[in-house]
Amino acid sequence: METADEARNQGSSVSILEKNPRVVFVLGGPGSGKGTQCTNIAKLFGYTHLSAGDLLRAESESDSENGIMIKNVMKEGKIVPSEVTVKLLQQAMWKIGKDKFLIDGFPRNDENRAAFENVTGIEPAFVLYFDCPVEEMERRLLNRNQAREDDKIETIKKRFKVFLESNPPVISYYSEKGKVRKIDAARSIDQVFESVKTIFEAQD
Ligand SMILES: Nc1ncnc2c1ncn2[C@@H]1O[C@H](COP(=O)(O)OP(=O)(O)O)[C@@H](O)[C@H]1O
Ligand SMILES: Nc1ccn([C@@H]2O[C@H](COP(=O)(O)OP(=O)(O)O)[C@@H](O)[C@H]2O)c(=O)n1
Repeated sequence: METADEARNQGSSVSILEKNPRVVFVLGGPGSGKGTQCTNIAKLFGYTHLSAGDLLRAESESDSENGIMIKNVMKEGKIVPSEVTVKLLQQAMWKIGKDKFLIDGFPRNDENRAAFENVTGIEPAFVLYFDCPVEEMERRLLNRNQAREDDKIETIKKRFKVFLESNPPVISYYSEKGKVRKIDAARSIDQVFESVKTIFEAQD
């Protein structure tokens, strides 16, 4: 995987990263409402929404050499190796060429976080963290109706376990930097968005 310096030396494809785009990471457990809120934030505040999970699902459906590996990891509710996910995010940022990104569902663990920083050289402006009890997230996922293979109860349980183990180090890291904006995500979509708006209005 290329570092920011190697990529810079290779010229044009990296131009978006030379502009140092503004990045907001959007975190929270499976079903906490990240995707739902990102759609609204993107519309109101002019961000481009990049979902790490959507990029991985698209890659798993392609003929890519990593397709089968990604499918198997997702089916187990585990985390895909960072080099794969960071490359997909970086490529998407280059291709889209905008300067404000919401990165949804990433970094999922400390390895994700360090890899993104090393490869892109980008620090997030802040981290939005949707805090929601597991029972509520489970109810939402079981009703999501997107025919996702990982929204079955066995995989949902595995995803919660991975989330509860892997997310705290990421939150601690950014808390120490004063970058975490925690939101009570157990409320209605509109109530959560009111809190989200207050944060973006103060930060933008
Ligand atoms: N605040 C909320 N209250 C009730 N249901 C919600 C809320 N936010 C999202 N949902 C629903 O819960 C499910 C999971 O939301 P989603 O945005 O896909 O979560 P995530 O991206 O964090 O996995 C979806 O069916 C969505 O419509
Ligand atoms: N940074 C990421 C994000 C998602 N994923 C994988 O993609 C799955 C779905 O993630 P998602 O963000 O689309 O959905 P939720 O689990 O948040 O509902 C995760 O359970 C992981 O298997 C990953 O490996 N690494």
